[in-house]
Amino acid sequence: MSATETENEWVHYHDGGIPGRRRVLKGKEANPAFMEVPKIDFRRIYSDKLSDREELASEVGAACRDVGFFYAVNHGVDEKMLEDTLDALKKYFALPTEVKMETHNQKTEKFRGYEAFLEGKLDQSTRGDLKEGFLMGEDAHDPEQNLPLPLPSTSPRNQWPTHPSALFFRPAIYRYHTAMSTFSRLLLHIFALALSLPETAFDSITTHPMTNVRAVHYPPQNSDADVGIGAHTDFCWFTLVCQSATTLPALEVLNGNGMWVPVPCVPNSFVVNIADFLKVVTGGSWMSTVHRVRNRSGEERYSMPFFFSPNEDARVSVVEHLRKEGEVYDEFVVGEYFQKRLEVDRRTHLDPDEGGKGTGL
Ligand SMILES: O=C(O)CCC(=O)C(=O)O
Ligand SMILES: [Fe+2]
Repeated sequence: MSATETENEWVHYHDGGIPGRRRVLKGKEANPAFMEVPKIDFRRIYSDKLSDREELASEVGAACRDVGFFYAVNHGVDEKMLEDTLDALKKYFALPTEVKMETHNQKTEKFRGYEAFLEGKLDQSTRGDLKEGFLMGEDAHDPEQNLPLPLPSTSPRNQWPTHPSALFFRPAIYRYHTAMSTFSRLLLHIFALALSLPETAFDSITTHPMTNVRAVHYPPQNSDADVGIGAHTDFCWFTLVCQSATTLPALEVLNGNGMWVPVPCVPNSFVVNIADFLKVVTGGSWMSTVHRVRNRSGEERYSMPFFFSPNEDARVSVVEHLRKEGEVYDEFVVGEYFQKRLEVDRRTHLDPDEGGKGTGL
């Protein structure tokens, strides 16, 4: 058995930006629930044969319905580039605090830039998330993204370090961002097939998607009272996580019985998870699963989640054939949904009694 049972009767988390809880079910009370995250061979994503891609999609669809998480093994993204990016994270987070604080995320509307230790706090029972991070995202002002500037031009969203010792970081993050954006578009074709839609169903709403890379450093935690990132669901469409290897798994996902299932680093793989927005668009048939990070390995851990959502101005609703008869479904604008979620986070940031602070993207 690969899962560890929680000691408490209730597990607390953030779902949809709102505090939620789940009772731990044991023995006869327990329901059938996943005990590990499935590994799916992604070589078929590059196949010319539609039947190969459909076969992959049917495995992906099952994982999205039953677990909300899966490993994309043999993803085909340049391994050396991924290693180099993780090395760039190590080098960046080892810089003096003053250099990192130049881009403190509190200086921007969208929390882009550096997040210091304990500033995020998704779990109120802790002293804060034992992590530091750096967030960047879609921004037409960064020439690397090759996007037309919005008219009238809004101000830049990203902040990048300007100290000479930190200049290596921006190109390293952009190499990763570009590769992950390309992979995500292919993955969207598989998701479309998995939802019995034409492969290109989401292409027109993802011409200039909302994307974020969060580079994160989790130091080893000495106390079980600490958490690297408190239990939460993500609020984009889906997330890809590339993580450094540690002797003890640090990422954990919550199954239906309130048990934490470990998600160790598997070579040549990304961890993929469905987030709140795709759960909404699939009428709840795909799961946005609660997860957290605890780094009890005694080693430094680095990860770089890549968050993907459609175009900010796209209008979306629940996929037609997944609608229930008699229900009314609103169409909503992607950027507005995102902003609403950010506002929930901003409110909780200002009022810790509401359950947390920081962005659980
Ligand atoms: O570091 C990880 O493995 C996951 C981080 C995470 O869940 C997040 O940033 O939303
Ligand atoms: Fe997450």
